[in-house]
Amino acid sequence: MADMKMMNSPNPFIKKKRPAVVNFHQNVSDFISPKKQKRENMPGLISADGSQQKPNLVRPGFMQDERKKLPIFAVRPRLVEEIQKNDTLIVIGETGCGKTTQIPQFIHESKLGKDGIIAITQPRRVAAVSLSKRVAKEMNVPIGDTVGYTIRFEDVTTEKTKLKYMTDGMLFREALLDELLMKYTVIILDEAHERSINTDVLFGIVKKAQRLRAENAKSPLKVIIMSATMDVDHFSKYFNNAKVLYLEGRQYPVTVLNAKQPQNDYIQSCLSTIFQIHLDGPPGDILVFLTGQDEIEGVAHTVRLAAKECKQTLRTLPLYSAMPMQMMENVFRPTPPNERKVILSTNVAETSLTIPGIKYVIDSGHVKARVYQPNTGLDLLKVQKVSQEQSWQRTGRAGRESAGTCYRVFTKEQFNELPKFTTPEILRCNLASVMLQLLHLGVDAYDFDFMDKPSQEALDAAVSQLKMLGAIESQETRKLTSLGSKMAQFPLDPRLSKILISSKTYNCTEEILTIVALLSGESVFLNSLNNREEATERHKKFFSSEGDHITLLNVYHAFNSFKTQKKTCAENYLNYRNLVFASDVRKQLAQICEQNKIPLSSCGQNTELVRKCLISGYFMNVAELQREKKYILVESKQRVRIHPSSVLHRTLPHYILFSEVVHTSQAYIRQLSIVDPELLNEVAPNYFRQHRLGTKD
Ligand SMILES: Nc1ncnc2c1ncn2[C@@H]1O[C@H](COP(=O)(O)OP(=O)(O)OP(=O)(O)O)[C@@H](O)[C@H]1O
Repeated sequence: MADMKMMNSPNPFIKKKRPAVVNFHQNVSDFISPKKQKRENMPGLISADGSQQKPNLVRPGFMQDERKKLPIFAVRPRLVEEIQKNDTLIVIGETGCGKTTQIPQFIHESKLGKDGIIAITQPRRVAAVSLSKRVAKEMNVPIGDTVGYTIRFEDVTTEKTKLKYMTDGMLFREALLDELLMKYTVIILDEAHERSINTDVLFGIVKKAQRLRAENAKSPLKVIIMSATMDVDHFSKYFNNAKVLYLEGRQYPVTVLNAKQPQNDYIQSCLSTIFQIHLDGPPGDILVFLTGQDEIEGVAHTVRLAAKECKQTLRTLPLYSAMPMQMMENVFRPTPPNERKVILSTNVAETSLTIPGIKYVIDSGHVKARVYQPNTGLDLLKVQKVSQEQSWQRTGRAGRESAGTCYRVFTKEQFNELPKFTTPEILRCNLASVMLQLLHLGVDAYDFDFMDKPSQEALDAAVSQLKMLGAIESQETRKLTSLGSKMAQFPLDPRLSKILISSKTYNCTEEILTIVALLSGESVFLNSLNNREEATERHKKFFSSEGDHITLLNVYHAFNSFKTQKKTCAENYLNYRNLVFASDVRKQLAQICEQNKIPLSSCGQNTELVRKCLISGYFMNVAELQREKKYILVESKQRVRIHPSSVLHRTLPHYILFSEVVHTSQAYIRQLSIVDPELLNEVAPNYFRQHRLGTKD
């Protein structure tokens, strides 16, 4: 039975309830396997063995019975009472205890938020969508009716919607239109520990809205901050010493197993653990946490090859944020009887999600995180070790429908050495985008009430970037120009919105829409280690000597001409999913262009205009660049050379670096930056070796 305590907890997490941690060897034969057990009947709608009823055949009351089994249900009256009494509440409770699905329903059922909408924010789209669908099922209403969701480029809500699951980015954008967020009576900031830039900014926005609305005394706003692993004292202090509710208890236990010795290669360790479970473990699906799309595709390839040798089918499903939503939903499908699925995921599945059937979690202990380099102005994606809270969140993806096991491919000692909390994104990323949005809201980031204030250096760098893009009048006044106000309309990096707006002048909006949409996702080229040569050969027909952007255009045009898109993409080593994602994004961006009176004109074959537009989109003022002497321009990963833009070529003695070139072939334009060549060896030593690029022309 769950027990609820109210306290200003000195402990950041709910330690008392952590499962015992057992050591395991990484060698295949040397596991301490979880106790053999018969697969339990899954309480959810869909079980991993597919043997249960389909959602539309659920017997009446089934979901309500399931709800009542959740630990949180036992403390419902007390929770409702506390929500009623307190305008701000911090709720910390075990993963899977029912915070995200139940608390909004409790509020709705008790008519606490009846005069408006209850918003529940999530750091990621996939969570917002899957949670809203789950809650709609529990309430037995169609999605979009009483329960809906809003994510970037997709709004599934109606006037009837009372429970709205949304990404924090979307609530932030709504605040741009109404800083008091009047349509909401309750705002639940879920997974607050994630501390994404948007979440941190929302903390300040919501806190201010609450204060202003309290002054009116007419329409108070309730704010609930939730997580399983947050630094409660820090949060409580920021939210004016808000009361902390401490929920104990989880529905099913999770056994945590650590590697006995440090592992040299976490990918190898994950692979051997997958097959150890598959060959010897009781039924149940596996969720593996890896770092990025390339790594996942590589591991998926290896797993598929090795799985051919196994008697029982092992379905391999990748999961990463750049996948189109429909494809992400594949991971939620029940696994056919006598099969097992393994989901290879980035940290997109780390919080919030319940993936039906998951009994085993494998934590590689690594994550790819954005890290800002103040000396270069770059955000780099770096593989690094997770924090303890991330690791506990990963553990919490098991034990949601039945008892589970989490394999950590690192030792207990290594775990203890991990930082307890993740550094908030706001302290490690480029702030230009958030600063632009705040200015649009009439707020100067220098005066903003951040929970953890970014450094002066990082704020100054953002201002200087916005000035360079022409979004603000001067670095001193930081007043938005009309261009800046327009840029803030687009849910894009400011550099990309600038390019889109500039495309009107060059009559190439159709082409730029395609390029920007493709740059908003992950690479459209498939390049796994095993087929690199063949893939490169197939890709040649798309390459343009005019650069990667035109190459991308060629790919997109070809994609649209394919009769059987999925099959032809596979034949050409193109990533079908990423192309579908890009075409969705493109449609949404086209709508925003139309709303902003940017006609959808095309320059046809005149790609020179596209290139000019891209360059002008980055720099208002070439003189700005000329003042700098040591810049490097790298055109693409495929061809390392000075960008052919005549303006830049002639005026600049050196180069400019498109920073993310080191990561993906076409993502560089997202992160255009100017870099001292000497820093390049630090940023991309392998890249240099590979291309024999000197530090000077
Ligand atoms: N899509 C789903 N399919 C099956 N069961 C689900 C689903 N979503 C939720 N559940 C059930 O409801 C429980 C509570 O989920 P919920 O997301 O509310 O927990 P939570 O406390 O918010 O967890 P977390 O801190 O991990 O976000 C899960 O443990 C699981 O048993």
